[in-house]
Amino acid sequence: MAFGDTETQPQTQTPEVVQAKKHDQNGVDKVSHFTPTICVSDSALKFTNVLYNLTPAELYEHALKYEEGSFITSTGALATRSGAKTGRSPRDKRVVKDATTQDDLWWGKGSPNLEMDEQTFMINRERAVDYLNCLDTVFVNDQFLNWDSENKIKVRIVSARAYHSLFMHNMCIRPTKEELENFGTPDFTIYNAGKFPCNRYTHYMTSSTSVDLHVARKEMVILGTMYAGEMKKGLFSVMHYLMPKRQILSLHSGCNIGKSGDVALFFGLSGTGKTTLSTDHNRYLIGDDEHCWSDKGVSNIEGGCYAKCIDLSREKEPDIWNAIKFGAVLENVAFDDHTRLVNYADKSVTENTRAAYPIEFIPNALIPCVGPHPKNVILLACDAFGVLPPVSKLNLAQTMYHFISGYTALVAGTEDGIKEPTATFSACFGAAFLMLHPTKYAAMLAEKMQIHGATGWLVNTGWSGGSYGSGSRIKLAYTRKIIDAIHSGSLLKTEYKKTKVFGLEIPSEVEGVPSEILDPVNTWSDKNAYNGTLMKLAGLFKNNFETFTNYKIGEDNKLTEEMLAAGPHC
Ligand SMILES: Nc1ncnc2c1ncn2[C@@H]1O[C@H](COP(=O)(O)OP(=O)(O)OP(=O)(O)O)[C@@H](O)[C@H]1O
Ligand SMILES: O=C([O-])CC(=O)C(=O)O
Ligand SMILES: [Ca+2]
Ligand SMILES: [Mn+2]
Repeated sequence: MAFGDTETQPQTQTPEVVQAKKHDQNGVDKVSHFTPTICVSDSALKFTNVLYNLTPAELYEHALKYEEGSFITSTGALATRSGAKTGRSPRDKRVVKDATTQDDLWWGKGSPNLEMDEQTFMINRERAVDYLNCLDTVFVNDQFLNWDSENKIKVRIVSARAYHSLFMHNMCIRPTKEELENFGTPDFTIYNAGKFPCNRYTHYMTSSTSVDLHVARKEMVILGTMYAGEMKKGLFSVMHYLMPKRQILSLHSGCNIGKSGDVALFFGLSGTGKTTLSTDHNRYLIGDDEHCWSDKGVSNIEGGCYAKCIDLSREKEPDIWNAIKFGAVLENVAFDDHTRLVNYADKSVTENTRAAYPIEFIPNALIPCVGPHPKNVILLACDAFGVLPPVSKLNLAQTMYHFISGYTALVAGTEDGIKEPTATFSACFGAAFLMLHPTKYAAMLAEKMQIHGATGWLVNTGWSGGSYGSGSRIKLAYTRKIIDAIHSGSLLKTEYKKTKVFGLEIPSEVEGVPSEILDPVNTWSDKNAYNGTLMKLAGLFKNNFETFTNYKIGEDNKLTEEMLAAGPHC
């Protein structure tokens, strides 16, 4: 059978579909049949076996047999390689500009949505579909997004690799047998051709990678990258379009809930601690990366977690460590040839090593992954300049200022000697996934925080005692104590003082954290260097915010004015 009717929406056809190869006692291939409704194309070159919603065990067998670089690690995870691309390719992400999207979407400066036309999309789509049709087998996953049962989205992922199928099996919500039988037509489909490139001579293409979204067709095409995060984050972009249309806010955040029912959101750019800090032994995990906030409360979009593994330690992150077992996908890690023990310190393939596992691999995950309205909204920044306080309490205007700024400063590779931290500003802590203008999401967040009385916090999970090179990263144990004090409410009761340039309210004490580190100035031996670095960072914030000064948030101008005043003064 084949995919991808280029003219029409999916038709009802009942081609023979091979669900999985089974072996009888004599080792002879037996085939089981299943017939999902999948469209047929004129571009079909031959019939392809569709491996439909295989189980992890079946996908392991496939990966180990046919996919180079696949191994079982000592704890039973499937180690895989994503090839040349070990991270997302944001400069290759395109969205079709048409009647549906031209007025609705965020285009132009700062927007992640590079435009393409319908014709080019169809060329890339045909290319992906033709490639998939040429393979002996393709994988199809039919799954769900969003634990909010009224706003569930049905997704279909067509891919070339067992690795991709297992990744999505883990990351999306897994249907029950009955749900799968009644799945019907998907709301959104991804055609992932993996390593097969786009043609650089095709209009709009600037490399051999292209990740293309067509909102009206409800389709995404991936060419020239095997990095599995493109599928996860591609669907997240789709949710950033669909959910706001239903007055639901989509969030690049982790989320957990305490025993007394208090919900916390953790916003932050990649590597700032969403997964690490939302995975908390004392609380129930709702999700680590993508959520919705509706009139009913919060819901996780996904069915799994995607944790960074670089320098992962059993002692500091036991729950994540233990989740890396049979069924988990481990990307681009190095391991011993014989013992298959993973060396998490090894960056030889990439610094962005990852584990993808179903959320129920975390023992205190809350299933279904939904909760009431958040009480705390925690903005995480990994400040490699070392001048932001480890924790500050924010008023609503400051929360909006920092949410729209979306600051972090990580240090990339450490191999080529000490490098200057580079500031990254990414609106709503996830500009790469936004479909509408950032102020739309910010206005929704402000309204929800106001209605439900949530408190905003800024937590620096980055450097203390100096910038990268002289200071060091704040101990995870201290950050956890800070987060504990936010959850328990004890941090609301302590005394605060206001910092000069950023006007941040910093507490005088936090249980379990040395008080002198709470004001970063105390931790720098060179006070001039501290002041200089602080002013430098303030300048970067101001520059970045200039593009947003002309936008209004909410109905009246009050919050906009307060927000503009809530940034650094220098
Ligand atoms: N003080 C700290 N607070 C939080 N994380 C820390 C701290 N010190 C070191 N780390 C490390 O920083 C990394 C945080 O990565 P994490 O996976 O939580 O990022 P993330 O925000 O979920 O990013 P992404 O959106 O890319 O998944 C982990 O490797 C963690 O061990
Ligand atoms: O999308 C990815 O590849 C990883 C991730 O969570 C992020 O970058 O926010
Ligand atoms: Ca994460
Ligand atoms: Mn993320």
